[in-house]
Amino acid sequence: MTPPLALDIDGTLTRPDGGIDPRVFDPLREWDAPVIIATGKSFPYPVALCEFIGVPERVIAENGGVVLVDDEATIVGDDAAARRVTEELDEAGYGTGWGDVDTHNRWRETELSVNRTTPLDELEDIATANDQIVVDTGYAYHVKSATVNKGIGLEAACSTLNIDPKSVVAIGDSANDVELFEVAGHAAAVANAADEARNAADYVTENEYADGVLEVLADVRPA
Ligand SMILES: O=C(O)COP(=O)(O)O
Ligand SMILES: [Mg+2]
Repeated sequence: MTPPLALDIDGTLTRPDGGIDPRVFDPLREWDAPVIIATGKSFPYPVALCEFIGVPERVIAENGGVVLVDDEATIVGDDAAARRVTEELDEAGYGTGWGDVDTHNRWRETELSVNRTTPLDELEDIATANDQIVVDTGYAYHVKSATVNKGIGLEAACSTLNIDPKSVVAIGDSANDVELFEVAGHAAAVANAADEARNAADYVTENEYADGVLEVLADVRPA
């Protein structure tokens, strides 16, 4: 049977220099089981990606803070903490580091994304004072509750879809994929993955970025 998929975006479905690798579009559109996009990006991004791939809106966004599956949305993240951290970053003279319009956080409903140019020790002090942790995806620092992650997001998504998380094949690249890998039955880190993701995965692909994804799809697709 074709397994359901849970797919990270940045560093996984992308090319080495960023942007979705268009070669993933057709295999995902034609995948004969649920395709769940699981990302640290804010809610609209994975929804748009589903729309543009041409698959139903099944997303774990904001590192599990928001889950949307087939018109059922679950919000478990804490936007009050994110707002406090934003204010304290402003007071410290940093802001989120994404410019005035800040498209990274503008439509975010729960956690906070901070540009990696921000000094990590100072960000961690602000996060800790607000009972939050900082997770480095290699693309951004995410200030979030320790109890919210892509793993609890996958459990929520699978419950709505009425499928066993152990039937899911997850693919990712970063520290924010560790809990996703723990909950999924089968976890693959792409070859460019950070150590945290490699260590939590069942295996590491031979190929990097979207080539790693295409490798896993070929491996798990029934003959
Ligand atoms: O938003 C990020 O920092 C990384 O996003 P990702 O979880 O899709 O890799
Ligand atoms: Mg990633």
